[in-house]
Amino acid sequence: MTQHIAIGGGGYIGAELAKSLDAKAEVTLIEARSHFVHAPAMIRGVVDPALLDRALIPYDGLLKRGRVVRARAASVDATGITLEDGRRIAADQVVVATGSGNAAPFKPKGDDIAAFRAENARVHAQLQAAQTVAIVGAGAVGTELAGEIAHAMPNKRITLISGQPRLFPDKPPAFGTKLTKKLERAGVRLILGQRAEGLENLTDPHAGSLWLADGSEHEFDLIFPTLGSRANSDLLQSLPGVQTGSAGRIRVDPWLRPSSLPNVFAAGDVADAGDAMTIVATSRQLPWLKKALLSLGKGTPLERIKPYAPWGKKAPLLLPLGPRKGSSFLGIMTAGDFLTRKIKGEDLFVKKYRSLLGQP
Ligand SMILES: Cc1cc2nc3c(=O)[nH]c(=O)nc-3n(C[C@H](O)[C@H](O)[C@H](O)COP(=O)(O)OP(=O)(O)OC[C@H]3O[C@@H](n4cnc5c(N)ncnc54)[C@H](O)[C@@H]3O)c2cc1C
Repeated sequence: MTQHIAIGGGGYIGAELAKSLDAKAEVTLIEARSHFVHAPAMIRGVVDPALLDRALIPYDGLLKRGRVVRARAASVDATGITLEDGRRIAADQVVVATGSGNAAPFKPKGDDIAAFRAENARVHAQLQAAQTVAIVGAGAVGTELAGEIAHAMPNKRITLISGQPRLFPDKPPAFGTKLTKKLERAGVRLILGQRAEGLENLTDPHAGSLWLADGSEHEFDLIFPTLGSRANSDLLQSLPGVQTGSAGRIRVDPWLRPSSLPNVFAAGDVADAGDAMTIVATSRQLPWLKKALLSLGKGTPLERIKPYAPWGKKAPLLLPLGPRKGSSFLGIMTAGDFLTRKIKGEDLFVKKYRSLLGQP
């Protein structure tokens, strides 16, 4: 009997899982957008909008046997997924991989890719016209954005502001220290250990003033809020026993199940499986999920399958500051410009994801 697997959401975990199961099961991937959004390239896309031509990737070449249904999933139960238009996708196992949203122009606000491109063009024009730029939040997105702008537009006065006393406090100190020095050398001013107040909103770049804890007021032509992702967890909220954790993520059991339904799984950013909200995390969840789903298809009870083990502190972090410089934490060591450039900075994995989606 053919095993039918329905996956809601075709981001990093959903698209790659669908492809990896395509030859072995009957897979239906439900995805609301026409194009895969390769998020890491959207940071450089702010200074180089042409990059979006390659980093927004159509879904039509992803699967050979299975199908990608362009629709919004409305609800999930033990026998499949119901779409917003009322259609029903029946399945033996369901995986919810609806991911997360972030500020414009890093991830689309809705499903319309043309609107996302228009938003990117608008922010690019604002950036070109700006002399003073603030980036509020120095996680990976904010720090990379500072590096990209400093590289491509060296005449801007860039300020990177974070409430944390140093960059990446959860990584070995050398990692943050090296990034700080590289950014300062590129002319970026870092204000660390002070929260910025006065953001008009958390989702759109805008002009305005910020107030720091020391009482000082700073005016900027353009302020980018880069304060992190928020999970798209609506699809899971009505399942029995669901618990919501931080950033709207849904807690999962050691077999990546978000509820008491034994055959409904959640993975990627929407699931709080003990990993950070990263593609790096989905790369670890993917082989586990593939194995677990195929074992279930052969009749193995899930409890006999080894539980999922998250990355923990060893999760790598590759942090380019433009196409040439950067630093990386590779689990046991840190690496500098050369490796960061070769692994990520030059191409930002665009070729990898185009190839995954069957595009030249
Ligand atoms: C600017 C930026 C840069 C980043 N760079 C890196 C990086 O370099 N390295 C790294 O490890 N991480 C990076 N991340 C984090 C990374 O993008 C996320 O961890 C990743 O996107 C999570 O993948 P996902 O598959 O869980 O969800 P997503 O990629 O968010 O995909 C979810 C998909 O589900 C679809 N969807 C949602 N709801 C529905 C529904 N109801 N019905 C149908 N479809 C639906 C969406 O349209 C979307 O395509 C970055 C994040 C941002 C914002």
